[in-house]
Amino acid sequence: MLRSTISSLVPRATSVARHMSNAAKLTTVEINDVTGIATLTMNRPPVNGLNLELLTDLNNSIQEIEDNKSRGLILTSSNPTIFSAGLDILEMYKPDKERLKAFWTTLQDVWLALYGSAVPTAAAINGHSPAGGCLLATSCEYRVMLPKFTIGLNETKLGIVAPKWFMSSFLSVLPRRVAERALNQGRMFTTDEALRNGLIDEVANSKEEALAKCAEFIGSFSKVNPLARSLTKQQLRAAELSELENERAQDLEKFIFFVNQPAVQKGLGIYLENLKKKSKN
Ligand SMILES: CCCC/C=C\CC(=O)SCCNC(=O)CCNC(=O)[C@H](O)C(C)(C)COP(=O)(O)OP(=O)(O)OC[C@H]1O[C@@H](n2cnc3c(N)ncnc32)[C@H](O)[C@@H]1OP(=O)(O)O
Repeated sequence: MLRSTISSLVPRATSVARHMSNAAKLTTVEINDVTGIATLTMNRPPVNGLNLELLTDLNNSIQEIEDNKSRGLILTSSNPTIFSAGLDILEMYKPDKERLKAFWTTLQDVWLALYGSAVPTAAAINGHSPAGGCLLATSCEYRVMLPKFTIGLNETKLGIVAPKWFMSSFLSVLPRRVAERALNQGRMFTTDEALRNGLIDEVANSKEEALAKCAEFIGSFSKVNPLARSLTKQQLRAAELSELENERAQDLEKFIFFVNQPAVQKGLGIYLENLKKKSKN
């Protein structure tokens, strides 16, 4: 009985999907008319780098999904090999002061909205997912990833430090010992390693399969009272959420101070240079 309820929630090729957002934006929201589940797709070529505009669209799309009382939210990417390359380093390298403020504030908004979302959330990780990409994935309640990609918080490799709330998301998924070592090492996990360590919940062989598995996870709540479920989730996540809510201004100040340090700017410059060299080869 449960299985048939769940499978009826899995998107089918024949189901009708309503597009809630238009293609001019960097995200699209598609609601499956059969399941009521919203698929939120990031679409900022070439690598879904999280810049101010993509973060703004993500924030608005999450809000739209909450307001429309969707049954759940699946986060994914339109890029076949990259979920998200994390924060757009160009936002932090030689930054404009006002834009940098808006950028970080919007990232805080996105995390608060996604980690604290009232609806069940899942990530269909259909490509590489470093740093900010990993933050988005670990803010969701369930993760399904395609083979042969990588995921992790690699900030120390860039000479930067992941803020406390990045670590909170990571720690909500991984055992403390594994998280501590991975954060210090800036470790990127392969799909297999991520599965073995619990950083992801399942592996799927195609994006369609990943979306179906995410929908199945969301469908597993069909017999649970939605208010009781969302209040339970929010209570479990309340400490991390209020920590950032109460320290938003200090967090922003710390970020701006840190990013503007000459040594950090130098490190980001070298990292960008190396990325560009690599992409030319
Ligand atoms: C106090 C501060 C706290 C901040 C906390 C968070 C940190 C972050 O999120 S920082 C971002 C960390 N991200 C990374 O380290 C990922 C870097 N990118 C990659 O490893 C690869 O690009 C990736 C595996 C995602 C994809 O590989 P490819 O498919 O081979 O693509 P290319 O490497 O050729 O990249 C194409 C193009 O995109 C540019 N690029 C890639 N990532 C970023 C990025 N994060 N920000 C800005 N630009 C990025 C790359 O330089 C290439 O540009 P062009 O040479 O101009 O084509």
